[in-house]
Amino acid sequence: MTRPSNPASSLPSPLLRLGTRQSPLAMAQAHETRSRLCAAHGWDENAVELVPVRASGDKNVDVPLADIGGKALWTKELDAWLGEGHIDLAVHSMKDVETIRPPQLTITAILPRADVRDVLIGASSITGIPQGARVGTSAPRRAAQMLSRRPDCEIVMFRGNVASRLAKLAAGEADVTLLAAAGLERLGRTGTGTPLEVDDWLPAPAQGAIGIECRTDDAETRALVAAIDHAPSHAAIMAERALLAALGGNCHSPIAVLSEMADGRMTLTSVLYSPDGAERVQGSLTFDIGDTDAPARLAGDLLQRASAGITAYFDGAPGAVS
Ligand SMILES: NCc1[nH]cc(CCC(=O)O)c1CC(=O)O
Repeated sequence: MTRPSNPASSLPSPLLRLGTRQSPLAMAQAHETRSRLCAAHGWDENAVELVPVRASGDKNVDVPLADIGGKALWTKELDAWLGEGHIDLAVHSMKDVETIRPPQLTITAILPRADVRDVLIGASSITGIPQGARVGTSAPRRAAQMLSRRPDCEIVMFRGNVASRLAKLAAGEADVTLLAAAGLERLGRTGTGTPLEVDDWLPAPAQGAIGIECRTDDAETRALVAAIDHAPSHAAIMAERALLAALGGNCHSPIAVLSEMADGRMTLTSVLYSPDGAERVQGSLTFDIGDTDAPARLAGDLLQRASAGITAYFDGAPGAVS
């Protein structure tokens, strides 16, 4: 086995230190990233050391994410470890990564995107959910989507990792819940629940995508990590994130979006909601891959047509609460 030397590290082995959160889902994503890196470069697995970093978002699971500091809770510690050189790369669920990143860090690779769909657990369809059922979720998007379709339902707080949410459901704390198919798949729970088709129920921005971040000035690691980038997934994730950024969306913002490719062109389809699901605005735009202004044009169109009950939750809108 030949390994390029790593002058950044005093140790000859491992070659790269991969930082990850400690949840079972994050660890599964870290293992997938390590496997892909080692396969791409012909390394054995010892070349990449997994470094679990405890995220503050994992410490307090009883209050909504938006109330305790938002998505930064998932990335703050990893950002610091990466910025300070304790790790060489950080692996993220791109859905949990804020649109504004520290300039000294660069999203270097996006792995092939997994199943983008949400899965409904506890009922076989949205219309099949019993009248007045309790829906366990803390995601503003999932709550708004459900209330938009089923205003009779009651939303109950459901944070925690995938296994603990399934345990809460099994314990009767809610009648149904929604989880990402990608997360269930990565945890070996394929077959749990009913996937909701995207023409009926759009996912969150960047759902199902694993991203790898490096220090911007670490050209050597960036080149190694770039080898496992999946260009179509990368383009899709960047378009969805660009839309979210142009909307001024954050973790309070009920937004669903999906990017799809057909005939060499990209289509972004998005729905914005008021938190109670009573108001919604939908739009879609088809554009050439190189047209990096297109997501902002769609954002402008959506915000212009959105009611005040929606725009209050998007900082890109005039009069938004922030
Ligand atoms: N917010 C938690 C989170 N972040 C990423 C995933 C799933 C995996 C993914 O979408 O990449 C999940 C769990 C869920 O929403 O069910």
